[in-house]
Amino acid sequence: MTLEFPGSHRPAIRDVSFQIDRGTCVAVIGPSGCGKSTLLNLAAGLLSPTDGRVYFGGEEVDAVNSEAAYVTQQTDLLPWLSVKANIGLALKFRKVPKAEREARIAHWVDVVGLTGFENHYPRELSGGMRKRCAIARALIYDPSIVLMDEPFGPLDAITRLKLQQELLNLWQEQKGTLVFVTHDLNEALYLADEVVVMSEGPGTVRRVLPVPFGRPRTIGSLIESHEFSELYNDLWSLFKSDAKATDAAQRS
Ligand SMILES: Nc1ncnc2c1ncn2[C@@H]1O[C@H](COP(=O)(O)OP(=O)(O)OP(=O)(O)O)[C@@H](O)[C@H]1O
Repeated sequence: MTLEFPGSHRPAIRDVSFQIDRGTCVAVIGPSGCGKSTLLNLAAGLLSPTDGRVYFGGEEVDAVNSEAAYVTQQTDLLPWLSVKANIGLALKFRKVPKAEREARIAHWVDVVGLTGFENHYPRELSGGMRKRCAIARALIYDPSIVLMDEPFGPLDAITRLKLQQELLNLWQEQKGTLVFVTHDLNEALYLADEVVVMSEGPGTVRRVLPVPFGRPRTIGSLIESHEFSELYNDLWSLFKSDAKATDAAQRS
């Protein structure tokens, strides 16, 4: 499929075609502006392709995809709602009875380590806590697919590693379908079953790289393995060649 924004002189993504199997975890990586968020917006049904189609479970996505939970870059917690109200929002919309709602919220508050902060407001949380709250809010209603745009983008290295491991554990328990965008090659390899590597904009798919590490995974032991550094180098060389091609095109 191809998508060109109105008034733009070139497509944001061009002839992109790939399939994601149910129950897999897929990372999308590529240079800034290559169309990664656009891909998530297409999967969420917030954008429509100019040419081609998006399918979800065999059905064409032609409106907001209510099966998909979307954790955007901005986190988008509602500032006037407490942590527990933010986390329970989707259950309220779905008219889940209050007692069940409360029980599920308590479970998720515990899972993402926000016990004691249930009645706090987003402005009273750290960046990492806000991300955890957004992740709980996305996962609480058992969505068929979770889309995450740079889930840990602005966080410091330690919090990031911790949350990556937490997300890995959660996903290993839930076995849902997870698609996330990242700039971080390590993050892609820690978490994903497949890495979709996009080229410089207009974005096309350069390669879909399988990640052969078994599960359950722990980040610590992955980093130390020889296979990990080999795969990291493969991924890095794809980026290096893309950067060289761009430099050459800009010079000519
Ligand atoms: N609403 C919009 N209107 C016009 N152009 C847009 C719009 N949204 C994105 N674009 C353009 O589409 C291209 C892809 O944008 P997108 O945000 O998908 O890239 P990205 O790979 O997610 O970037 P980053 O890694 O920097 O977040 C960019 O050239 C961007 O300027």
